[in-house]
Amino acid sequence: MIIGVPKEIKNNENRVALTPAGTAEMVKRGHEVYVQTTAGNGSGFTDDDYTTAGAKMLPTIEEVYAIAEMIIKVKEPIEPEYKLIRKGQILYTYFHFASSEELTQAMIEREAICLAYETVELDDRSLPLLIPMSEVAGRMSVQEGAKYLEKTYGGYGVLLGGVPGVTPAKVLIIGGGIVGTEAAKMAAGLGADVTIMDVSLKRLRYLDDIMPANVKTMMSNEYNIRDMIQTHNLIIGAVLIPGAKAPKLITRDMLPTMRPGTVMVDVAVDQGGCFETTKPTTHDNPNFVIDGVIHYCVANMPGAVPRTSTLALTNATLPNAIQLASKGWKQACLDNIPLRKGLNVVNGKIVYKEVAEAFDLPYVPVETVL
Ligand SMILES: NC(=O)C1=CN([C@@H]2O[C@H](COP(=O)(O)OP(=O)(O)OC[C@H]3O[C@@H](n4cnc5c(N)ncnc54)[C@H](O)[C@@H]3O)[C@@H](O)[C@H]2O)C=CC1
Ligand SMILES: CC(=O)C(=O)O
Ligand SMILES: [Mg+2]
Repeated sequence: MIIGVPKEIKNNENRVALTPAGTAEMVKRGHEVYVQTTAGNGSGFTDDDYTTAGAKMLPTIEEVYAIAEMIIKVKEPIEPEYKLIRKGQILYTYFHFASSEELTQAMIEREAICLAYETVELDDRSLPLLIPMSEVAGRMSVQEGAKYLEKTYGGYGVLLGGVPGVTPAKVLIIGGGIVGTEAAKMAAGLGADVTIMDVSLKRLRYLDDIMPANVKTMMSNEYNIRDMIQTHNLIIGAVLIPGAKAPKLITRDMLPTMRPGTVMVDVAVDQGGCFETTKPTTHDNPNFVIDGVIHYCVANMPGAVPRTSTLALTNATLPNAIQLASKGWKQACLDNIPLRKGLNVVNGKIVYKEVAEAFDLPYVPVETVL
């Protein structure tokens, strides 16, 4: 198969979807790999690294899209890329469709085969292609939160761990999955007083068992959230209902009850965000303030640490990419049920129920397109 790897064009997105090592694996199996010039630079890979591994370099994004049967990307296509996508072309990348009707409509119109990393799902309901980036974003959410708690950034002016004689800062994490767990480990390691909320009692029981003593657990419900946000300095939004729009757990009316200088990091922003006041931001301009509450809502947090993130992401995405290239998307998705769950929009039809529901659009079961 002919594989294309474009350079990411989202703001400050320095990850790349295929490494030189991945290129060599593809070429070894007889596939042709075309990489856009400098696509790997932000992650520490030169054009020479790619050509040595067997790739051919193309100078423009237009040429990469024009030649490729399968595009391997990191972030969802954005407006300038829509017109480059061809009918029947495979797009293997993050999409987060439920947060963007515009993107959903564009992919329906282009009649592409959209395989979304974030909905590939194993039998145990884990999301193997989201996990590595959730690990990065969860860990980063605490370092970003700590930074914005500094007075210079408008924060409340507390050090997460406190010091002897001064109590630590309070961190509330809503959602105890991958992002929430990694955030809790980081915040706890810095000495903060941490509470994790989730709706799954089973998950809270597990977290209670494995977390250090400065991490407590609490059932997530509106009453508890309203109570806790009044006293917590850093609030991290980390909920997910796979494929669906995130529920709004902190609403506009709750903000005046919080202390000025409280920091809210909405990691769930890529699924629409779990705070009502969330708006997607970029690494260039990551935060905004409402009622004295600092919001950080960057939808591609891992893009800021591209070396770590590219290696972590491609460790997870490469095996499926090889199957897609070697078998074609239909056979690969017939043979591999977890990968099949990644199909969201195929030949102009929405085949992932939660995406159709998010916009009240027609849904067809994935089996009908295979
Ligand atoms: N902004 C960014 O750069 C990145 C964002 N993400 C996003 O972070 C979000 C979380 O991802 P993961 O941790 O991997 O998901 P996960 O599936 O591992 O965990 C989500 C958790 O939320 C819980 N939950 C669901 N509804 C809840 C509610 N009402 N209250 C409290 N908890 C609730 C679930 O029980 C589950 O434990 C996703 O939207 C993901 O796309 C992930 C990586 C990077
Ligand atoms: C998961 C995701 O949205 C990201 O890594 O940017
Ligand atoms: Mg994202």
